[in-house]
Amino acid sequence: MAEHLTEHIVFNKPKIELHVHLDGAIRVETILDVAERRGITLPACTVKEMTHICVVHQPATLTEFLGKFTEYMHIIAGDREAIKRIAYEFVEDKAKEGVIYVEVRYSPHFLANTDVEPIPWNQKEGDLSPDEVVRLVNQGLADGEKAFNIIARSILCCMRHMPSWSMGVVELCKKYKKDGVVAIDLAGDESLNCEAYPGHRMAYEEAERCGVHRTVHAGEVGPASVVKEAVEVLKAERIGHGYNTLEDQVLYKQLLEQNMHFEVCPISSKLTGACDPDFTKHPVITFRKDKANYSLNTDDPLIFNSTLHLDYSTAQKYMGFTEEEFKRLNINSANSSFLPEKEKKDLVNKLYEAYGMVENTGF
Ligand SMILES: O=c1[nH]cnc2c1ncn2[C@H]1C[C@H](O)[C@@H](CO)O1
Repeated sequence: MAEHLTEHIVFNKPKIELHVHLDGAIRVETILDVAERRGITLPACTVKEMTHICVVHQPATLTEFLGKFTEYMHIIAGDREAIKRIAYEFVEDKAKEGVIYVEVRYSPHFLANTDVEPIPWNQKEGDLSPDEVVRLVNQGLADGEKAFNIIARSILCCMRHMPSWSMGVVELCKKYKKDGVVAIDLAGDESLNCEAYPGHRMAYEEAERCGVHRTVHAGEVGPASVVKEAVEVLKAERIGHGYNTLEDQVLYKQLLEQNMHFEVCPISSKLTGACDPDFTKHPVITFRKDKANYSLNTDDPLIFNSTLHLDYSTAQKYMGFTEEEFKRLNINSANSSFLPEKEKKDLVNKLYEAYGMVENTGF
């Protein structure tokens, strides 16, 4: 996209990222490598050609955007080495962007080829279960943490169109709570299935009962009622995107009072058609003016051909964001992370120190 050419680093300080999909953040080189090793033919053989295939170039719809995953997920899914590798490389890429704490999300079922019904991406049945996928990602993230000196935690996604997977997802969240899995999410096509099915509701009830943190994609392209349901029924503690909350001012004011965290993804919101392509009209400008609690995130940097720097420079260039606001939103992000309290406090203090601020004299 054009902005890429003028991208520069506008906030070269430690950052927090809370909303990024592992399977939307894979290196194109890795897709090509793995395809070659596995003997899978791709419609492209250079990074440039493959990038062109994977990327959304013009504002599209969420449904069209989600279709991009079918271009490459069959390459990575079902392959132990590839799954560990994408997790490790993800941590390296985030460290290079100056991220010191990241929560990365994915659907374990989408990367498996057994114990999952239906088996995704037209794979043949194999022997890689969603449970083992989580262990492999955990291993890749842990190796990356050691190598690149950042903290990486994970969030497991339920998918809107697959309520039958959701109880399995929450069980994995419980099982791997001590192993870096910090929360459950509900992702997928909100424009097709906006009401949470019983399968999702039961999984979120179980999550709440067991102290598993909860975030939900809501109000990205769906109406404010999806956000309301996420908060009131699914007991979401954070909202993925949440732009359309602004359509219901009563709800919005209530969420401002509750200090609800919105995981905002500027570049994503343009290319999925969630928001007006004119960034000067973006909902995060209202969030900022109202001193709402939100983060800035990439969402799916592979498919948007973007970096976290691009989201920040876009916020600065078109939305009037300042260095002070970048600091404020990162401190809010750290405070809204799903880390245990003590670790969260340490993270917040790290930011205060890096930003040359004394705690509590801030905003
Ligand atoms: O922006 C998004 N909205 C809804 N679902 C999404 C978005 N980005 C990625 N996903 C889906 C596709 C991925 O395969 C899945 C798990 O990461 O989550």
